[in-house]
Amino acid sequence: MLLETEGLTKRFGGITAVDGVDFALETGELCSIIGPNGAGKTTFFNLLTGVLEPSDGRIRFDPPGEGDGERRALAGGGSGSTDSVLDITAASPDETALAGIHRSYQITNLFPTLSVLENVRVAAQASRGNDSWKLWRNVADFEDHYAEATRILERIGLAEEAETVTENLSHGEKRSLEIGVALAGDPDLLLLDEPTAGVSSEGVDDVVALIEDVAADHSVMLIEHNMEVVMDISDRIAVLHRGELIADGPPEDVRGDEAVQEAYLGGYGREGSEAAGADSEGDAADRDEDAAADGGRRASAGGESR
Ligand SMILES: Nc1ncnc2c1ncn2[C@@H]1O[C@H](COP(=O)(O)OP(=O)(O)OP(=O)(O)O)[C@@H](O)[C@H]1O
Repeated sequence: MLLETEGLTKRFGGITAVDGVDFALETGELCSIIGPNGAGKTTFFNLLTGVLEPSDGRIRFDPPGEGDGERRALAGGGSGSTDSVLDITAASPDETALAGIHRSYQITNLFPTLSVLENVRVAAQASRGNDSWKLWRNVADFEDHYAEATRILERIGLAEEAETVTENLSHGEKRSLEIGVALAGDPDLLLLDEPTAGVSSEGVDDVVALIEDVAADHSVMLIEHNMEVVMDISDRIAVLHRGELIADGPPEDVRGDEAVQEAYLGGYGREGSEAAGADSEGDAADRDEDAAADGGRRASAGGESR
């Protein structure tokens, strides 16, 4: 077990956005979180990364690797921890990042006027703990971060754009760079919040290929509305509906689950039926590169809207 939640709950006034979720992720899994708009997916990610504090329940994280003592200490792994397992229920975003959980955001979260390389280098520097912020310049560290950033740009297919000012990238390239920035934190668990949102159909293929590549050596949780993508690349799918986990299993089981069909898929993947609830190729092709994340993506998922 890499990550586990027990009775995880978040209430906003009268709304229970995440409602008693028991969830576990094994190391190496790629698990997609799906559900209608407002189901609680982003809130779930916000709880796992310390952006929000739960109203109830617990979150435990057990990063692999024996050499993570410093990381654990930095992450404040003392309180409530047993053995190597960290209790990150009340951890801050910095602490969850130091523990090894990194994320990309639904809305681009890059420094637009910095170069592509600088965005990744700064993230690599920031993730190495307090030493990175010493007042004297450590040339060796700088070179390490630079080399690391260069390696990551190669991996995400943006090496040729290293010196490009980030705001000049295409929308799809920005989404890939977001994943690169998250990788610079050397994560054990990567949370990706709608990485294909607003990306053109050709761009989607590149982002999906990158997710698959990254998932080969990381554990990944993915919020995604494009059902073609979800069914294709997930080891497992967890379905949230009104904050509750209504299904959790391999894609073929989830696709056939009556409650999931009712709440979200609206006929998607049923034998003899067209993709009523999911993105079809045609819809995806119609999307403009810079379409605001909303339009096409929201239309791609069945179920209710807010
Ligand atoms: N900070 C907040 N304050 C009040 N209510 C919130 C807050 N954040 C989320 N909510 C509410 O919690 C519920 C779950 O929202 P959340 O954004 O987690 O859903 P989601 O599944 O990620 O939706 P989407 O697919 O549209 O991104 C919604 O009813 C939302 O309005």
